[in-house]
Amino acid sequence: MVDTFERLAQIIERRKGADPTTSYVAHLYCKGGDHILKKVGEEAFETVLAAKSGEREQIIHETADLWFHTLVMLAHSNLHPQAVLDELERRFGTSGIEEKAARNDDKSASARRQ
Ligand SMILES: N=c1c2ncn([C@@H]3O[C@H](COP(=O)(O)OP(=O)(O)OP(=O)(O)O)[C@@H](O)[C@H]3O)c2ncn1[C@@H]1O[C@H](COP(=O)(O)O)[C@@H](O)[C@H]1O
Repeated sequence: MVDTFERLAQIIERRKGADPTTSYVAHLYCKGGDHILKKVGEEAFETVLAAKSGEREQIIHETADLWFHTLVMLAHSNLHPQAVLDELERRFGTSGIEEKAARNDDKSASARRQ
């Protein structure tokens, strides 16, 4: 699974400076950061609609589009997907409920100091 991200990240990186008339990734880079973010937003919305529809093939297709455009967004931000995978690794064993409570405690302490 991780190997797929790695392969795709390498291809996406190599597309920097490629011909936008023959490469969709290069076309996205040429359109710029705002366009890439717009595509991520659109694909996220389409993924939500697919999940609501409950159609398996649609969910897989739209999630693949979302992950792909997210990888382009990371590359455009000069980030490798490994950084995100490392963050997910770091979170193993930490409940989301506990993490949120710790964040709220930090906010309260900071508000009291001000
Ligand atoms: N995984 C993908 C991938 N997933 C989705 N897409 C493209 O993403 C686009 C999303 O479709 P939309 O209908 O939302 O967008 P659109 O209207 O076609 O495009 P816009 O004008 O709105 O940007 C389609 O053109 C898909 O073909 C992808 N394009 C490329 N890849 C990978 O990237 C590699 C490099 O691609 P190129 O840069 O095109 O060589 C490919 O070999 C693939 O491995």
